[in-house]
Amino acid sequence: MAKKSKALPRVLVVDDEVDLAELLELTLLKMGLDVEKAHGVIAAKALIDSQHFDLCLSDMRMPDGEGLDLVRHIQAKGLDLPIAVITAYGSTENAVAALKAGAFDYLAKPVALEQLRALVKSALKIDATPAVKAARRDRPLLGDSVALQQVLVLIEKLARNQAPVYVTGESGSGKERAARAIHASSNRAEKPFVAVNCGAIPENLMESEFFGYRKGAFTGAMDDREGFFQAANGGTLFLDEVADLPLAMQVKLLRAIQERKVRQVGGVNEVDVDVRIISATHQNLARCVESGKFRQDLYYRLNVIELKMPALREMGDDVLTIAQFLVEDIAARQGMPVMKFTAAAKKALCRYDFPGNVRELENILERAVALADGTEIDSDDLQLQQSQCDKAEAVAANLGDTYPLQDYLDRVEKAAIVAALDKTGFNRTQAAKLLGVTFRSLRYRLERLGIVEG
Ligand SMILES: Nc1ncnc2c1ncn2[C@@H]1O[C@H](COP(=O)(O)OP(=O)(O)OP(=O)(O)O)[C@@H](O)[C@H]1O
Repeated sequence: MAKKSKALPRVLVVDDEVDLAELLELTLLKMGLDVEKAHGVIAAKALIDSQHFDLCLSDMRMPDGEGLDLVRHIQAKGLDLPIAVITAYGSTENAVAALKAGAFDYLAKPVALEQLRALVKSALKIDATPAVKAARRDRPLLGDSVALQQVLVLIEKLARNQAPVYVTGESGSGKERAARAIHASSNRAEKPFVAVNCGAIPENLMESEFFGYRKGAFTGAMDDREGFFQAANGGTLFLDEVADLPLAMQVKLLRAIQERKVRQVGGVNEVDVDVRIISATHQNLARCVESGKFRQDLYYRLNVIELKMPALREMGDDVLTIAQFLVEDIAARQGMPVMKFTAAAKKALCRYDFPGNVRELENILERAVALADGTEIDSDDLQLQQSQCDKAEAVAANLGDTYPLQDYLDRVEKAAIVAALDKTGFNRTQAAKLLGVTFRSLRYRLERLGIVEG
């Protein structure tokens, strides 16, 4: 793994379980630390003997030895290197043996990331130093939730191969950001990342935009021009809103992907192109295939591996973590002190649905910073639209218990009818209109619910 800045604390992760080692690595990288991995005791000893580390995290049982050997090795050499071991669930005796041998702490499997972070912070005596914060900011996607962790693990894996990736998720959930992250971690990183919004190109220009054209190919083609494929050669072509491609263009795209060749409009020869395709859409592409709007063969070509971006509302407390980073960014850009959130603002953020996901959060915070008085952002500054879920809760709260269901529904119905009657001065014809029911139906309901003119 490439070394980051020398100023960052270095952690050695020793684990033969590749998935766990990766999860630990990602968590530590997210904390802004520099990470080295060893997949066994022998390799770990060699690294410890030849390089400087500030912390070692080691699994207990590995094919070529025990984590305990490493603890003893470090003690025997008198190194100033704190080591913690990771023990199998329920094996307390192992943990005790490691602590006796000199380990400063242990973690039991399955590893709880919150616990891991606390352990690392206390071992390294760090709590978000400026270097750590800067490194965090550089991370491709912010968030500590399990959903986002899984995305980060998959991104790292996808970066190591060349397969087409199909990124799904709601609008503003970070699909393009994830695509850029795959590219940036891949061996294509030095080559271009070309993002194309397939929905924004007029149909008659599509072919020339994608494949380029030769001088004189059509009126206005004054010079030879490359298309997206040639521009992305050696790198990654990101096809955003791929469901918006017209069928005729889908055929041409499929051919270019299969043959790895393109021909410029007006050109004679085909040229080789080497691009990795990442596509995305917020639509349901499988359904587009069913309805005949999208070619099945292209769908299979693009959808080799799916990366699903979680919606912000599925990311738990991440909304607060991301919000905090965003206000810090805004403050840095505007050269002003960082604003804090009041408790009410935090609560409002956690309860809101965010149909527009992180993009919406960015907009909300830009506005809130501009509106807020003093140094705090309050819930009013956020100007959140009350969500459907909140509205139902508000009705329920005003009307007491929500069960038995029939009682609850009767109370809701009664409240709506009384409100309509109030509004119309008890004119039942107008109230029925307002409620969208017939006069007869309203009369029946008034009787059933025992509503009489008060
Ligand atoms: N986890 C995240 N951490 C930090 N920023 C994020 C995260 N997810 C999304 N963003 C930011 O939110 C904005 C929208 O992200 P992006 O453009 O990648 O979304 P998208 O899913 O491609 O949207 P669309 O479907 O509308 O094209 C960007 O400014 C991006 O940097």
